Amino acid sequence: MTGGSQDDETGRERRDPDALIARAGVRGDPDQDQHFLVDDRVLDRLPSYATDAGFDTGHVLEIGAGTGALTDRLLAVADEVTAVERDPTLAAFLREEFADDVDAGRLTVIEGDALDVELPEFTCSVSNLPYGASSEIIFQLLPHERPLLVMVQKEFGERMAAEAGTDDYGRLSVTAGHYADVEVVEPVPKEAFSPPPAVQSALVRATPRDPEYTVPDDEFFLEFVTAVFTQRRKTMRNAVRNTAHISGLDDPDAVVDAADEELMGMRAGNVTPAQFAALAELAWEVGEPT
Ligand SMILES: C[S@@+](CC[C@H](N)C(=O)[O-])C[C@H]1O[C@@H](n2cnc3c(N)ncnc32)[C@H](O)[C@@H]1O
Repeated sequence: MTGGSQDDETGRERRDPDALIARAGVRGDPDQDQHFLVDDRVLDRLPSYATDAGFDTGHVLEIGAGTGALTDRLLAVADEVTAVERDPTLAAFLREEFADDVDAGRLTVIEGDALDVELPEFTCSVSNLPYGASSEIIFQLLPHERPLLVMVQKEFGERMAAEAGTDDYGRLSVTAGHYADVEVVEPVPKEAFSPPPAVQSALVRATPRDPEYTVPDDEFFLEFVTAVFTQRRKTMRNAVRNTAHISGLDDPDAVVDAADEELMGMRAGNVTPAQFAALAELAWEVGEPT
C-alpha cells in the first residue's frame, strides 16, 4: 500500500483515502450525502479528539462509513467497530476491504439506514455524518448517553454548542445540551472532502452528563422548548400561548399567569436551559399537558 500515513502508536500504515475511493470504484454522490474525507491530517487526528477526552473506545459506532478511511483510523484505537452504511455498493466494499478485521470479529458492517437499523450497544460513536440526516441521527444517539464525536455542518455544530443570549442559541442548543456538554473542537474546510460539500464543516464533541436542572418529563420538556422556539421573536408570554398545539398544553394561560413576569417578557433566545426547565415544571403542574 502506498501513499498512506503512518500511525504513531502501532506503526501500522493507514490506508490512503484516495486509494480507497479508487479501489471502491465510486465517486461520492452528493445527493446521497457522500462526501468522503480525503485530508490525511484531519483523518489521522480525528480519533485523538475521542481518546484525549477519555472516551471508552471498547466498541465504536460509526454511522456512514463510506469507503472506510475513518473506519481504518478507528480500528487502530478501538477494540471493536460497528460501521453502518446505507449504500449497498459501499457496504460490500467495506466487507471486502476490511475482510481481515471482519473475520477477526473486530469490524461489523451493517448495511442500512442508520435511522432504521438496530444499533448495537456501543461505548462511543465517531462519525462523519450524512448531513441530510445529522439532526435525526444525533438525536437518536444522544439518549444512549454515550460520548459522540461527529462531523457536521459548521453552522449546525455552532448551534448545538451555543450559549443562551447568542445568535446561534436555539432549540438545538437546549435539546443537545439537555443530554451532553457540547463543544466544537475543530472547523474543517470543504477541501478536506471529495467531492467538497457546499458548506463548511466542524467536528463536534458531545460528552454526556446529567443536566444541572430537573424536568418533570424529558419528552414534555423537549416539546415545550421546541414549541416556544417556533416563535423566537415573540415574548415568552405570547410564545407559550401561541404554541399550545405543539407543546400539548390545554391551559397555556394558567402557565403565563403563574410564571415570573420578567421571564414572560423575555424572548426564548435569552432564556437559559435552567429557566426553561423551571418553566416546564410549572407548565407540567398548572398547564394541563395532554
Ligand atoms: C459524509 S459521508 C462519510 C463517509 C466516510 N465516513 C468518510 O469520512 O469518508 C456519509 C456516508 O453516509 C452514508 N449515508 C447517507 N445517509 C445514510 C443513512 N441514512 N444511514 C447510513 N448511512 C448513510 C453515505 O452513503 C456516505 O457513505
